[in-house]
Amino acid sequence: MKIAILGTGNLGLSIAKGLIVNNAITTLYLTKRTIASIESYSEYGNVFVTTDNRTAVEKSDIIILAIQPRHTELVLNEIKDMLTEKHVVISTVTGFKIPRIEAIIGNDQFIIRAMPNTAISVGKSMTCICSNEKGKKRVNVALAIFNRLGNSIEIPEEQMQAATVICASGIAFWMRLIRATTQGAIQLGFESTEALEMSMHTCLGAASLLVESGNHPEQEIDRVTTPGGCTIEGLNEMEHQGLSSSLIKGLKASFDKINQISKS
Ligand SMILES: NC(=O)C1=CN([C@@H]2O[C@H](COP(=O)(O)OP(=O)(O)OC[C@H]3O[C@@H](n4cnc5c(N)ncnc54)[C@H](O)[C@@H]3O)[C@@H](O)[C@H]2O)C=CC1
Ligand SMILES: O=C(O)[C@@H]1CCC=N1
Repeated sequence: MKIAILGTGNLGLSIAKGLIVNNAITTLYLTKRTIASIESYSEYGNVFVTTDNRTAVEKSDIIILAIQPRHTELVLNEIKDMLTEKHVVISTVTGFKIPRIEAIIGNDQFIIRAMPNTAISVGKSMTCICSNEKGKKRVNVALAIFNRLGNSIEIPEEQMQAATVICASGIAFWMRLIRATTQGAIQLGFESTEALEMSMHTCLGAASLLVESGNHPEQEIDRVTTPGGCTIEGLNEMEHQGLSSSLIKGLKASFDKINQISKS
């Protein structure tokens, strides 16, 4: 695949790493306004680093937009006359809806919106995608790309904001839970490196149990909670302190904020 990433910042670079590590490219163009910090990527075979978005589009078939929402109109205007039938435009820009993209580049383009997360750099992103009418014919191409870099599902565009909170912001939320567990483990006497290893691998194990068994979390909790034992004691105390409630309220606050940002 000939892929261009326009805007190689935090997310763009994570996608680039995932594509390179997973051997998912024929050529890869990476663009950024100032390229010093990503120049070393041109040492990989078939990876080209440039400030020139138009050349990147010309040389590629799949165009991944990973720029901030406030720069998106400018970049779409810059590249719109370069787009042909070979191109698929995949936008990861938060809150920049398909009708807004179509208003700039036209509705006769293959347009996909994708919401990956930074775990794409290690091939473990949960990515949600949707498309415009014409883009429906290229959804399978997008799913194929993102399935090589983790898991992906197609959802209606109306759910993209919620998916951003759960999957993209979700990385930060889970990191905080892992950090809190690490702090708890240190308080219980473990060295910080041991505490982190124990926390993250237990988290990975919990997620893997669900992925591989298809079970509901409560089924797995039932297997761990010995009646009158320490697990249910800890769980109930966490719930008395509002664990589930604070998580749900945080997700709702994040969702309200994303809706507010997308309106402005
Ligand atoms: N960071 C994350 O976990 C996620 C971010 N997103 C979305 O992805 C987009 C990018 O986010 P980040 O990577 O965090 O932002 P960032 O600010 O780290 O990266 C944006 C990059 O675009 C470059 N840029 C700006 N104007 C440009 C232009 N005219 N031509 C080429 N490059 C240009 C900047 O130099 C910067 O490196 C945002 O719209 C964000 O909402 C979506 C999912 C997850
Ligand atoms: O925090 C944000 O607004 C963006 C969207 C999801 C991840 N980063």
